[in-house]
Amino acid sequence: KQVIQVINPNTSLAMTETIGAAARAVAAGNTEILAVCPTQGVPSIEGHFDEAIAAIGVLEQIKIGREQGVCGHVIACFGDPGLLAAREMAQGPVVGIAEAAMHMATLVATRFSIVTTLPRTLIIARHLLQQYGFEHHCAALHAIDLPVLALEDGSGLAQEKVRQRCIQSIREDGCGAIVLGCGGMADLAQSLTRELGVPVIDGVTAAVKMVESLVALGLNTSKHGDLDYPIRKNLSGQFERLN
Ligand SMILES: O=C(O)C[C@H]1NC(=O)NC1=O
Repeated sequence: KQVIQVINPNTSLAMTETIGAAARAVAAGNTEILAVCPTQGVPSIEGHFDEAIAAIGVLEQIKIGREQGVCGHVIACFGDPGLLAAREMAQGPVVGIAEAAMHMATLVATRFSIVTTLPRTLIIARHLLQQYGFEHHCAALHAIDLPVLALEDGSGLAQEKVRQRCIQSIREDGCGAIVLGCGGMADLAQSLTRELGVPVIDGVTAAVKMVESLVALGLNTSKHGDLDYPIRKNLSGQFERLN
């Protein structure tokens, strides 16, 4: 069996469960999913400050996963926090859920819209569109204006707001697909795709299949150039465990 480490960069155990279950639902028969989150950090990631904190936890988990011999890693937060730093540390492929969902969307539609949680995190998605070269593929970005952990409060309110936003986006944006902009929405994609008749794409499941593909093709993270392992230094204090 090959093991794919799926890292929820926030410390919410409920969301880690949601993410792990979605990943397991699509994993190949020979793939085992190891769903983890940092032991310390931020309970939800809703801005640049949260992303900076979460990135350290991602790197710690990458190190642990590598020591455990996982074949690849998924960063299951829509900001892809710490992605390039994680790629320096990792031997296997590292795929962020935003880039995975965006890539998949471009394969089934000429334009996609993004539906995420808080309006203030839209800028993070915009920056990723620029970084990954998908600006011209994105028709619109929307936020349901609820916090990330509203997805885990059991009320179903956030899920219904995502559904309504998707319906409106399909009607108004001229997009052919929707990208769900939060790891906590991973369990909504398949039912929304069926109900709306339009590809609604979740990055957790997309990233799991992309890591499986990369592994099957024998493609590890390139160590030629800027994603080579980090230059060895004496990391001190709280960073000692990253040595
Ligand atoms: O930016 C967001 O809304 C979603 C992002 N935050 C988080 O804690 N997990 C995520 O996927």
